[in-house]
Amino acid sequence: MREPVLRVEDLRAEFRIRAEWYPAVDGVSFTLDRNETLALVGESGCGKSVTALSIMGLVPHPHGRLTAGRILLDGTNLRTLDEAGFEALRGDRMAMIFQEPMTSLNPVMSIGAQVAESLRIHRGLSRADADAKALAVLEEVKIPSARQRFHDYPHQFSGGMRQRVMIAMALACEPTLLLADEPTTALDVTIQAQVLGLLADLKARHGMAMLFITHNLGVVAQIADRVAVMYAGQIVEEAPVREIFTQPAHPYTRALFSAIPRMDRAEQTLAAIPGRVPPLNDMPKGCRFAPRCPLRRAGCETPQVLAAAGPHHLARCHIATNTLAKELARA
Ligand SMILES: Nc1ncnc2c1ncn2[C@@H]1O[C@H](COP(=O)(O)OP(=O)(O)OP(=O)(O)O)[C@@H](O)[C@H]1O
Repeated sequence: MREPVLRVEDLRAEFRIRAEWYPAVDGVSFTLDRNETLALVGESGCGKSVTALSIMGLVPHPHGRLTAGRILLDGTNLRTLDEAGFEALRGDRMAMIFQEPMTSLNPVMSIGAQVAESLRIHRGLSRADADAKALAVLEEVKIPSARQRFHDYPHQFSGGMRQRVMIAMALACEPTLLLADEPTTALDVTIQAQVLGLLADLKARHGMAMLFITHNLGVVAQIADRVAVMYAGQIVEEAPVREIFTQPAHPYTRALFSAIPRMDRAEQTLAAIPGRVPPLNDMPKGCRFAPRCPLRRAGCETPQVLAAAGPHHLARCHIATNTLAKELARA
């Protein structure tokens, strides 16, 4: 069998709160194949962004650190890299896009020069060749009149167009892995749909693997092949996208996905669940969702493991994965 593009095994990322270290990502494992999109969903503070930042080597020092696990990108264990090693990979074999494009764009550099810069650094292209390729990439992400606008600055573009420029920068060197952290959240629904369509198209054309963090169920439905649901630093469920919508196994997923369907799917966000995500320094000893779980019962006071809830389906809940699954389905 072919090795996946990305294999994350038992990842643990911690932050220091006063003198103590606490895990924000605690034993996270998943794989991503070529031309596959895994959506990472969950409430705010569950560890989605820290998972992506860990892969990119961007967990902030000195109060953040990785303490366990392996992150294999095309077989290279990223945990063995120093900062120079990460700098060589970022923007080349892996790239990340964010909700706010200005976090990636330089306000005092023309958009053409920014896209070309990455090609000169990572591909060693001459200025002329880099400019030509940069223009082709800006056209590929459908910047209208890209040639005329090549020397324009980011502030001269709309939010949606800036997002496209950021995508162009991320994709210039044709990375095998794209990490996307809520890249369409700030856009209006029509522009969001266009950017998602563009990302899906580019992914298929370049065979990229994509990790897509979102709060939006419409976005999940539109872009994901598989979905991993995070809660309190752990993956609590993972399944093909269809099964997450039709047969969610974990009570947390069931609660999150219980928003009433609306005509305008792009507006659907995760449902609000009573109670709060536990803070890093006060995690429940057993199932981390138990204090908020309507189905809590004997057995929930012990730590839960990810177990099969179907052929390609994992859930971290003894109720969902044992003989009571049928009862859960009826609840
Ligand atoms: N730089 C940091 N210093 C200390 N704690 C942090 C830092 N970054 C994240 N955390 C903590 O790590 C946990 C996971 O945060 P993370 O940003 O990954 O959540 P998230 O699921 O991406 O949330 P959101 O959807 O709001 O982006 C949270 O408890 C958060 O407070």
